[in-house]
Amino acid sequence: MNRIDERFDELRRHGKKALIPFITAGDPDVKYTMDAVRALESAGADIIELGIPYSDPLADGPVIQASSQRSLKGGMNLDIAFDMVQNLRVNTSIPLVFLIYYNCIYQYGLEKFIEQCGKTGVDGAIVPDLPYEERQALKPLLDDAPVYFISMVAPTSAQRIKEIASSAKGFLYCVSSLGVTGERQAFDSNIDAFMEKVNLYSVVPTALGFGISEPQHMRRLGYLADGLIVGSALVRRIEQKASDRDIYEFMRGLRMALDECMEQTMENNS
Ligand SMILES: O=P(O)(O)OC[C@@H](O)[C@@H](O)c1c[nH]c2ccccc12
Repeated sequence: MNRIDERFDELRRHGKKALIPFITAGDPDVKYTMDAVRALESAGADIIELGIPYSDPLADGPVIQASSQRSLKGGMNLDIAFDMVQNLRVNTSIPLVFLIYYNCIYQYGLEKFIEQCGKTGVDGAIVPDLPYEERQALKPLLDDAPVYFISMVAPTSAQRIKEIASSAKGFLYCVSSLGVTGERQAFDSNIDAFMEKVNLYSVVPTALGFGISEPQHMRRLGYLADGLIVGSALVRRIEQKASDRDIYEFMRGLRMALDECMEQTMENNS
């Protein structure tokens, strides 16, 4: 069984939601990332997204773009990222998901990429520039892979939501709002209706991302999905040279807000 499925099963049994932080692998270096993964895990993260830096990251806002640049400058590449995962796997079984642009996979070779994910312990891959339609051509390879290729839906996906959601694996990445990644103050009120639709059709747990950055957002959005994703808010702290302790504290604050919001929902329902 994939570690992602195991984790969501466990969360469901405990009535909890997944907290999914994103960091760029190798920003500013591999050692920092490895320490950050441990800090995030001990603060209560459930799944960790590791960004593979790319020179032309079209879906990324300025904060994550800058972090990609720092990581590339440090010499990060896919081989080093796989080595890093192999080293992390010596003492953690937290689900790890790569956020990777298709061009990087293409250059590396899709079959080799899948094989290395299986060997080193990468449980999922989010490929923001691989549209659902194009994935169909790769289906035979992706379907048998030990690594889940995570599907994404956005409020614009309208008629496609049903199709995408009903064939997803691991979890379904729900994009809260259009545009690029980055911290936000407020969320569109349509988000409730969007998530209602997604939850209706999804055969796997849903995770909501884009703009989520504060404890208050955990409370506002926690009940809409099975998990929440936080990227730029964390990456900005890393840019400001956050210590392990800072990373731990920030994640802990989000964890507590998310758990509180679930306890309240459960009390209201009982
Ligand atoms: O940074 P935000 O707004 O918190 O959004 C999450 C996001 O960073 C992460 O999942 C991500 C990083 N790069 C991406 C590219 C496309 C989709 C998603 C991502």
